Amino acid sequence: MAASPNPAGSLEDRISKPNAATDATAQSISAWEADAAAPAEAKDDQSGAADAQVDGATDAAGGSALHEPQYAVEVKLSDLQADANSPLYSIGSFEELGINPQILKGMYAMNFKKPSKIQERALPLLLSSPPTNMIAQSQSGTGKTAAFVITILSRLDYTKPKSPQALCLAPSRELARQIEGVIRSIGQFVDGLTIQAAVPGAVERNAKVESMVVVGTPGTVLDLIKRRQFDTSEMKVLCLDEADNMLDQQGLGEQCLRVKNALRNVEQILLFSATFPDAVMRYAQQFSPGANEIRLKRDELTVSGIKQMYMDCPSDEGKYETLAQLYGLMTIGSSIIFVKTKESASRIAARLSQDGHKVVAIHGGFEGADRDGIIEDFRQGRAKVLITTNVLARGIDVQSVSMVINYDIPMKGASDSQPDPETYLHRIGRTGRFGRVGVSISFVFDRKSFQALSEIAKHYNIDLVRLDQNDWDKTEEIVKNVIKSSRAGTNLKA
Ligand SMILES: Nc1ncnc2c1ncn2[C@@H]1O[C@H](COP(=O)(O)OP(=O)(O)OP(=O)(O)O)[C@@H](O)[C@H]1O
Repeated sequence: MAASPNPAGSLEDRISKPNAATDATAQSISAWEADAAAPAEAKDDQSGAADAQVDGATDAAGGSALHEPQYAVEVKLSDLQADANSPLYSIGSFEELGINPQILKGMYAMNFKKPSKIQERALPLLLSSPPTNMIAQSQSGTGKTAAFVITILSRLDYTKPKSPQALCLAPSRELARQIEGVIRSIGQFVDGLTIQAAVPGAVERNAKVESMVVVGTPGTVLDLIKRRQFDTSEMKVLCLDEADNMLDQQGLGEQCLRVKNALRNVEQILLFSATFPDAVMRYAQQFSPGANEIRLKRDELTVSGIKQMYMDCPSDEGKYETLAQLYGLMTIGSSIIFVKTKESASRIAARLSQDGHKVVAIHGGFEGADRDGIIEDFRQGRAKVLITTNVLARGIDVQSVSMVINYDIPMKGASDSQPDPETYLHRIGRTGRFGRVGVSISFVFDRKSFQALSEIAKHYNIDLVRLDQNDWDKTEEIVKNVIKSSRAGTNLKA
């Protein structure tokens, strides 16, 4: 790959007064490479799961390994689950958690051998009697879904197959459908289980919702309740996945509250997310009163298997050129490109296609049925590069995703004035799932984008590796080394 000149000079040159986090990021390639060169045992608490994958062959610390980071070709899940610093760590087994044998059978069929930390900590509290509310936080890709799905399946009265008894809400139709799939998989040996989705277009007008478990998006569920298609009188469990987003977002929060108020007999309210900013947490505690809480500190939130990098692009337009140059690396595994608006998602997808690259796009402007088809193509590997907006930033679990690109740095607040660290974390969390490794590359091009990314790095106390626009060979090598081990990670060995 040819070197790309950066006529405007590096971003540091163009920013007169970089802040402290900027300085840290500028130096961090060597810091990261040194980390890759160190023996796994010597690493600090933050190193966790993925660093255990660093190849022992790099024990010539400080030698050529600095320039040639190497990775083990095989990720051993059992090693990760035995590492007390890993979010996948557990001491016990699923059997010891008192899970019903039919549910256990489904989990073993999914090749779940041992619980992750959140599963081991949350399940005894979730399954105890009488039912108690729960607010649970755990890093992206660490198995929160199974924790609430096992709870839901354990609470149902199987003599009432037509009575809706558990409702799970998610912020997007894709995530709701995904959760529905996980319930079907974990519940595949549970006799009499009935499940249905309540996303736009899934329930015909005038048809009744008559399944024990309902998974949906808040607007559709509220409509169904209002139109008396959905009887909630027997509803016992309410679960909000991506709860901080659901309770915080304008519109969604109001809808969730109205759904909750319609569930007169609910016994257990479960709120799950990788992030719970303080302001939302206070509201969450009112929404789920008296809840047991499992929380993380801010510097525990990032997953060490995700190698976080950034590229200093010459201009806003120059981001496209950089993206096109990265295309070859994107298709080694699967990749997701996050952009700010629906329009730019469509525009960039069209331009990449015109330039001969195969990409698909999903955003809120597409019809539901089209969205279902595209995400399925992406899950099955028929499409390897997906361009999307924040609509898919959360929850989507596609294990082959080895690269996430933040084409636009996530921003929030009136007129996008503030960096959005939570959305950043969820976006990059689409890779590095359950002990796998992956790469995130964030594009910056001006003072605002650079400072926003620097603030996000500071927020999580992380270093970002700078990839050099002017040295594509090196960039390619660094990224390939991670992705190669990520591909091995798609065949996790227990
Ligand atoms: N105990 C387990 N053993 C092996 N794999 C597991 C286990 N629990 C969950 N998984 C797998 O890990 C992946 C990530 O799980 P899940 O989607 O529940 O993550 P999450 O914590 O909800 O992440 P996010 O915050 O991004 O939504 C899934 O592919 C799931 O099948």
